[in-house]
Amino acid sequence: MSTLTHLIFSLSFWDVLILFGTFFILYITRFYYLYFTRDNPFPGPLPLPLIGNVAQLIISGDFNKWALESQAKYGDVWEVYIGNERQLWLARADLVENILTASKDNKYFIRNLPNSGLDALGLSSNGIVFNRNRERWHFYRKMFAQTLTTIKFSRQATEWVQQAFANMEGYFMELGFDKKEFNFAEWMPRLTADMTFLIAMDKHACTMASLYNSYNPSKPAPYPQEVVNEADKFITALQKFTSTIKYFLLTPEVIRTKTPSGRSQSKEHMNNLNWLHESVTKIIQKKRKEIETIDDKSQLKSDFLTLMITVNTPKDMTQKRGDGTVEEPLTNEDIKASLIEMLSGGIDTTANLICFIVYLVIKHPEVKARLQQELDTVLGTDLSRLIKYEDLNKLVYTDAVIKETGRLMPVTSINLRVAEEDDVIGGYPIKSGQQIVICTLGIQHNSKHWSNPKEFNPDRFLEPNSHKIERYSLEIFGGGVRICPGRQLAMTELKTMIALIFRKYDPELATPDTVPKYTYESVNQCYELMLRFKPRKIE
Ligand code: HEM
Repeated sequence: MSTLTHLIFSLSFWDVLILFGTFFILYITRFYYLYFTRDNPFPGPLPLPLIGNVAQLIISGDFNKWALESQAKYGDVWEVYIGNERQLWLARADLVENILTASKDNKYFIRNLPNSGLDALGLSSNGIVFNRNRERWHFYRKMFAQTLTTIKFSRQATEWVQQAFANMEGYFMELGFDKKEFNFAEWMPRLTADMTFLIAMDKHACTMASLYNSYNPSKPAPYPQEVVNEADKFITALQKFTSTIKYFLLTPEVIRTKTPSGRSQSKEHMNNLNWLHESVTKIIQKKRKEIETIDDKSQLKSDFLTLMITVNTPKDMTQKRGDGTVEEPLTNEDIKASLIEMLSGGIDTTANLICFIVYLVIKHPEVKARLQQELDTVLGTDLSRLIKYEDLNKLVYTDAVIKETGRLMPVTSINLRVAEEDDVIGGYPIKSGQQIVICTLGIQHNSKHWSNPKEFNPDRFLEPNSHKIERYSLEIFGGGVRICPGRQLAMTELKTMIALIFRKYDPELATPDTVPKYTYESVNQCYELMLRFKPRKIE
């Protein structure tokens, strides 16, 4: 037996306790010594060793409230520790200027610190959202934007939103939602999933059909059960992909790869991801074959997938961005990454924002009256007239309602960036590698930029007031080089949905004090909004 082993075995229970106690006290002393002598200290809640401020966040129980309370307590710049990671939170427009500049020299291109989980999922160098490689990101981003800004695509998208909405109206009528209250928030992600599937690949997601069937099993929707089941399986896999990202992003590598529970969870996530990838590849291959059979490109549909497959081929229908950087047709792998991001980025965001819009409009009858007046003027009172993409630009007040809802109740409360070089922000020195949290909610509620910030007032976005809006004070879609590339499509979808709802209906809250219930996941996820969907009486 070695001397060390001998020594260890000779220790009594009390010796071990004292030893651990001493290490513990030394660890804590060192932790707080380093904390109180850190470079560039900012105000913020006192962190605990190992977990940082996570406990305070969990105890507060409401992410948005916690963010706004922190801003009220510490000012527009504060620091938060998530585990050992020090984050700098910014909640004033001038402080995010360097970060959200659209300049190519932007020092804040990267979203988050290096992460082995995202590397394992291949997301650090593929697709758009988490890509850390500028060249690869630029490639995906360019193709994505080129497709989404094609006029033919926007026109087709406007039609598909109406098709999906008409489907939903049919279900509402069958279920008697004009007379009885129902959870609107349960239907919206299904409506946006159905329309996003049509827009993305001219395919029915059937998620509304499957919800309708659960209400009315004796008279199911007119889709074969296997089509509904297959669509359900796909959408479940897609939703699980979002939790896969969260799991891989937040779980330390050692737990993911070395513990039995971590290994089994990782395996389950990877199996789901592989299934999703195989299914998307099959969808792409099938679409390629369909496109081959059509010689005249004017006969092709302009869904996202068709546009991606035909880009840089003789059948290309996209608006060219002639910087000469991508001239080859896209591979299945490239298209797969983009299609999955289109499907996962566009469903929940739009669904949650439309819930908040409908709630705020119902709560403000004067806003509803002006909105309906604009819809009647621009679109006419003949409800059978289809809404055209060109109509949407004329809906100026509707546009202001969307912006004001996005300001007051943003879908994404925060946005992430990392400083790639040393910098100075608002006079504060920032070290390279610093994780920055842009507190969108705090900026959009900051009384330095907005008078009566808690008040819902779409007039802020109309002339002459709109001239006074400060740069970077509105970030519904983020900003700078990484601004949301789906924003134009999102606005097209939202305006069309608002027109479809308020032209024909006068939705009512279930009770006067009904409020939308939501929690902050990766977006503000609305899970309950109880409404009745009454037809509108047009005089
Ligand atoms: C109401 C709807 C939407 C909201 C509120 C929203 C919001 C956002 C925000 C805040 C960002 C971060 C931007 C930044 O870092 O500065 C973002 C990024 C992104 N969004 Fe959206 N979005 C919406 C709809 C969509 C749609 C419909 C799509 C797809 C068609 C989409 C695809 C993306 C992608 C791919 C990114 C990553 C951009 C990058 O890293 O370069 N989003 N979105």
